Amino acid sequence: MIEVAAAIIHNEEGKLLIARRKPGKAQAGLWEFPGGKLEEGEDARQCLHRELMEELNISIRPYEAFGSHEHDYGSLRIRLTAWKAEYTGGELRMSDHDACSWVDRHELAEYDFAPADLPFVERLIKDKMNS
Ligand SMILES: Nc1nc2c([nH]c(=O)n2[C@H]2C[C@H](O)[C@@H](COP(=O)(O)OP(=O)(O)OP(=O)(O)O)O2)c(=O)[nH]1
Repeated sequence: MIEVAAAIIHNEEGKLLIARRKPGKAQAGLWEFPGGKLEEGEDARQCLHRELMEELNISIRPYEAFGSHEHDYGSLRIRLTAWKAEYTGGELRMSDHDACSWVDRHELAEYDFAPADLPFVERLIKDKMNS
């Protein structure tokens, strides 16, 4: 089981940051909430600070656990843990993605997400009154 953390990041306008995995990566071409695999000794929040700086050059403040579940990709089984996070600075620069976008919650349905993200996407669309 691989432990993966993902950040549901909002900006001041309440838009959410999503990113598309670039060719060559697992789940290439699919959209995700950015994050990555936990390294030894890290918790999800520490992992998210590191990954968002490494992959997108931004700083965030994870402030609330959103949910966690297991997903079986056949050859790979992951536990995906999502945290809500606030965007706190930095200019977006992509290294592991080939597209990214700030979107309203109701627009999430228009993007093709990695299968493990779908329960989060559904909840975010339903709970659109909560930030
Ligand atoms: N980061 C992230 N990964 C996700 C999400 N949904 C999902 O199925 N995954 C999968 C894709 C990968 O199999 C795994 C995370 O790997 P990764 O490639 O993002 O992690 P990493 O940067 O630490 O790893 P690496 O490329 O350096 O090996 O979890 C998601 O929303 N965010």
